[in-house]
Amino acid sequence: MDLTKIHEDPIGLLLAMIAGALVAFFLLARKEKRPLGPMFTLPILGDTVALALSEQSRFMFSRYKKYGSVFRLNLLGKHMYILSDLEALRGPYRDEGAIPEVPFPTFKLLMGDFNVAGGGKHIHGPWRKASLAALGPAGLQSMFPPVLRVMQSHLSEWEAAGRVEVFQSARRMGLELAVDVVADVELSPAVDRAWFKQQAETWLYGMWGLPVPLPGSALAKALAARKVLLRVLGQELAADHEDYKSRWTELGSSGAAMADDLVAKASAAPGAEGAKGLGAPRLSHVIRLGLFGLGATEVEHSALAVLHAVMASADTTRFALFNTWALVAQSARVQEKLYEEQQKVIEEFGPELSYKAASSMPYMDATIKECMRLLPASAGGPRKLTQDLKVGEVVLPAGSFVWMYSYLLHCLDPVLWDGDTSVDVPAHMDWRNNFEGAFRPERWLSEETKPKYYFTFGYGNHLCAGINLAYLEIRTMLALVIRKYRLRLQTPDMLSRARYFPFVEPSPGTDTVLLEAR
Ligand code: HEM
Repeated sequence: MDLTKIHEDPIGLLLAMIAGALVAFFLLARKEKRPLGPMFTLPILGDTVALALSEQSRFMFSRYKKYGSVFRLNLLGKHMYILSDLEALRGPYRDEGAIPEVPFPTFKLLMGDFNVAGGGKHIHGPWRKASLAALGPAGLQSMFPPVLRVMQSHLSEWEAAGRVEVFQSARRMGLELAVDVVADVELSPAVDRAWFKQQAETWLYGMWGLPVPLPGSALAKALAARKVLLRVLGQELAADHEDYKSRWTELGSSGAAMADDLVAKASAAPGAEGAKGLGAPRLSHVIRLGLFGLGATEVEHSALAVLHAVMASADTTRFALFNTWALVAQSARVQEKLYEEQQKVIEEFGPELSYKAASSMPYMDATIKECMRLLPASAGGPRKLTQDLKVGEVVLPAGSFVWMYSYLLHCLDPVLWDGDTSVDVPAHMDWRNNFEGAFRPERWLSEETKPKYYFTFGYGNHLCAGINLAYLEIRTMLALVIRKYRLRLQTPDMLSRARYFPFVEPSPGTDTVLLEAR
């Protein structure tokens, strides 16, 4: 076997890992006492393979049944404690005795070693305040026209083909929304925008490869793309960076003062459709604030802030778009109800889809939440304990990682789950065997039936700042399509054949959605 080419040979790599694992097993097996999970898992792969092959809800629920409300997994080479005891989780997710940290080395290699979310109140506080301003109603209103443009251009392509390869389309849409709307990247004519997006896509894709930058691997390509992107952005942003930095210095290098300044200046400027006093700060300026707060004030850091904005929004949005399509395309019933609602919206607001119209669709909102409950676009973010955490009889030591895993919590929803542990997965999460019963947007429309656990966008102090933008994007896409078409999966069991970790990925050739004109 040629070891220099092992990254091109997944079977060889797997065999090498198994060999390594067996050696490790004999060395470690006798030392290990009974942990809160299987005694032994393969290095790097750990429980990752099992999780990828099973649905995440099913897998997590089976471990919950076996080990209870705290159990350990080895994900991508890291030990993680999956916790479902909400009382115990409350502290860590409010930054008490824990900080947000992504433990996967790939993430740090691609994003840089800057933990703004875990930087403490004085850094995270102003950054979050300004982020919420950028992504609040004024920001959303000004982002709506470019969101609509992106969606309409995709719809035109789909209409011409009469079908959508929805997994690939969602990937392109997520990237375009991230670059053109969220990070709002301005490039001079000397830089080819399509080339820039291609580089950004290569960089993003590295996140999902093996965490070893072997030559030719996804990670090695991503690191090369990162270098190029930072160089180009550094040149493009040079003047803007100098202005920002001198204002930062004038304000005494204070994150709080800079956040107030960004918000005040933006709210005095004209906002969407020229409305005075409705402006919102630019998200890339806001994200930059976090890095400046950590002392990263060079032009390359301003460039990196743009990449951070892309990372926060591209793949998350992509998975949300795909998962929503996948579920809605399976339900003629939900599509009819969405269509009826669109007829009412057109009656009230006219045929053009406006921001106001897009904000007046309760059944659509319920549908999106239901999709994100049943098939979350994110499992949530882990926390690193800075002090011991007691969970029932178990004490998790400082330094451990704990994770409030959305899929599992959604299984255990006190409104929807009757406590039955004899099943493989609770009925309200079982889209495979109980689609009609599990996928019910209506449950969000009444206080009695409304789910209590909904953690796709996180929880506590770091709840997703972009949640309303994500909803707006999905709403816009669905409204445009549902008004004109019925959707049908060409491969009805696309989801059953998919891979599930780290995200839902259909088998090649199964992701076609057919558009049938109304
Ligand atoms: C459907 C799409 C999205 C999903 C599922 C999602 C999910 C999440 C989750 C789970 C967190 C919490 C992470 C943690 O607790 O460690 C988070 C945080 C965050 N998200 Fe999103 N996100 C989405 C879209 C977006 C978009 C479009 C933006 C726009 C920039 C965004 C910006 C952020 C920011 C800034 C934070 C950090 C908040 C903080 O630490 O205070 N997200 N997101």
